[in-house]
Amino acid sequence: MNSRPDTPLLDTVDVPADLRKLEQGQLRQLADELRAEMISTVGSTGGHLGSGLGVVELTTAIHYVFNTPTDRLIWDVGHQAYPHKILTGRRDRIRTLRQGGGLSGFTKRSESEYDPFGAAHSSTSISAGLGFAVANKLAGTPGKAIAVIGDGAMSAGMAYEAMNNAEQAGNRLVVILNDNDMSIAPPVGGLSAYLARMVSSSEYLGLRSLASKVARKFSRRVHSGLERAEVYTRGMVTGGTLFEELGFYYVGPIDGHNLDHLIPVLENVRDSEQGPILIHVVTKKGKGYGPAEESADKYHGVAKFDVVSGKQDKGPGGGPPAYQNVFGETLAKLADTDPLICAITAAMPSGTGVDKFAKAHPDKAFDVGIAEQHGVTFAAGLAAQGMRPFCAIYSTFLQRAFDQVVHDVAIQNLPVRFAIDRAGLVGADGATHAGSFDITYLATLPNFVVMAAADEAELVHMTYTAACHDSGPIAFRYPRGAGVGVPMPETPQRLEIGKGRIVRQGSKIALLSLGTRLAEALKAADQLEAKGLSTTVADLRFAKPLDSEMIEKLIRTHEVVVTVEEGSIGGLGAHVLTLASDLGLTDAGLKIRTLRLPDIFQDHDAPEKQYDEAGLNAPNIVDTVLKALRHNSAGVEEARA
Ligand SMILES: Cc1ncc(C[n+]2csc(CCOP(=O)(O)OP(=O)(O)O)c2C)c(N)n1
Ligand SMILES: CC(=O)[C@@H](O)[C@H](O)COP(=O)(O)O
Ligand SMILES: [Mg+2]
Repeated sequence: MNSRPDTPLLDTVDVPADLRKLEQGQLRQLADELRAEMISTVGSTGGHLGSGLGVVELTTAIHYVFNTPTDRLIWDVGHQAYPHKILTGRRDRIRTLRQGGGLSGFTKRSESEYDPFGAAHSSTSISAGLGFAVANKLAGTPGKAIAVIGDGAMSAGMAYEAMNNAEQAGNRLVVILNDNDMSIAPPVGGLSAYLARMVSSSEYLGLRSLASKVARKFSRRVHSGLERAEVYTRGMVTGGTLFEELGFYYVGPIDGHNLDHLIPVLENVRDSEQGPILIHVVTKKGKGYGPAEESADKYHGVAKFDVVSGKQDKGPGGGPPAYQNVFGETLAKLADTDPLICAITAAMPSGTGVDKFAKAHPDKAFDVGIAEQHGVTFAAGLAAQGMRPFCAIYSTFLQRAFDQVVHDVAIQNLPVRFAIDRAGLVGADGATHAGSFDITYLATLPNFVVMAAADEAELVHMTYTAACHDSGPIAFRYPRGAGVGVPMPETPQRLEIGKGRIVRQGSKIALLSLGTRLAEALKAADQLEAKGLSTTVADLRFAKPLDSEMIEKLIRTHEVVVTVEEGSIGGLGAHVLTLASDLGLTDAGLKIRTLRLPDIFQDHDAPEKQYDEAGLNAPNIVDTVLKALRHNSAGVEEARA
């Protein structure tokens, strides 16, 4: 159990207005206490640590200088916003982070007026900030927009689309590029190299020259604090940065942990009559917590941990393998004998298991950065040129590349393989990260094959099946976390496209499962059997093409049919219903029910609780069957005996 740190100064700050009453000289102590509070909090809750630690000073300085919430502070992704939450009236609930009913791990409009824009997917902050800035400008109301975006998030096209369009905001828009030279993994690509060059080639300016440069830049007298600050601002001298070419006034790079640098620069930017301005701030991910600073991932996302040792509570270990690793290792093995296989990740090498593949086949693994759209079209190009690309992207992040999936892959019928991780509900990351929609948005596309793995052995077979499938696009989905502990196959099996399997044969009730709820369907079958209701359980494996032969037979030979899937309305259930009606099977009082995710955005909670809330569990499957049986042929529920 971690002890709580002493935080006498932080205890006097509930909201930013309290912070602004402090002397600037007190802010160092405040930031230290804020950091200690954050470490102790995440030690007891788990969550995103490294990014927040890196912006403790920046958060303090922004709230000190700007008039939040009138000035709109928008955190990109929002995973670094824990210090912000502590300073904006949420400290009393901070230890509920990411737990059911507790604070979100990201910014959320419904949570606080200090969160003007919700996030969790990256690279939206500049566009949203521009929206706030322009709206205020048009209305003549006070308030700037401050978008804080990381170097990783800055790799996504959306950030450039927004910057390209930002001139209209004038001095209402401030972008702070928080450059810690890290994404979740080390950042990749030309932009990252460019930023690194800017930082490494920068130098301290003399105080006098800094002051005059800033004065010239913003056409006004600089604040006296700046005259005292030693800020390295090569960009101010030379101009010509990428950001300046896009229409921004560039300020930086600035040491993002030095409050004496940050505050005067922010004050000048706040009071500038020119804009939009981009401040390039250099920080360290994990700053101020040894175990985080020293770890390769800077403690980006952690389990609960012991603050003294930094040791995370990752459970006993030795259980079934994580799906992502099953995928990565299987693909690596397949690529040993197939030189055409390659893998693409969009900044999630370890999350998707592509790191395992990359270890074995470094020249065939591509981390494109946070750039899902590019990643998909890149894969389409590879496929068009004869490669066998596997695009390994979380379900939720693939949403961003939907048009690329349709236009670049499906319409051209290119054999891109989509390994869709984090399918279904994901727990603590909540609604923004839930993989709810992929069955729905993929199974409607002509040419696509869509599979869902019921367990880790099935994932091996589906990875292999996808590798063999050269005739068009194919996707397979699997959830976050560990498998169910089934024996792993010696040799992967090539599944027949569009064919499901009967896992348990019965005669009265048919449960048609897609994905890992199969275990709940089997439990439900046991319970139904105990009530004398003989139950068939099918693992459909394919949402598209459906095993229409098997489904028709099951419908014709069973009294009640229930579909079960870890996806939204419009997925498997809708396709089975359409098939049934196409075949005329719905004309004669068919008792068919579809269990799927509810038509709401479910908040964060433990995954099993989320599934209970969704009714995707054995008790609700049983209940659904019993209710269906009580319906008469006119669809009216018969009175209970
Ligand atoms: C569209 C999208 N793709 C991937 C992610 C997963 N993700 C969350 S944070 C992160 C790294 C962000 O790096 P950066 O912006 O530099 O922030 P840092 O963690 O370094 O503070 C990634 C890849 C995401 N949230 N959104
Ligand atoms: C902030 C973000 O988008 C990621 O850090 C995400 O939380 C990772 O999720 P997993 O833990 O499922 O990889
Ligand atoms: Mg970063």
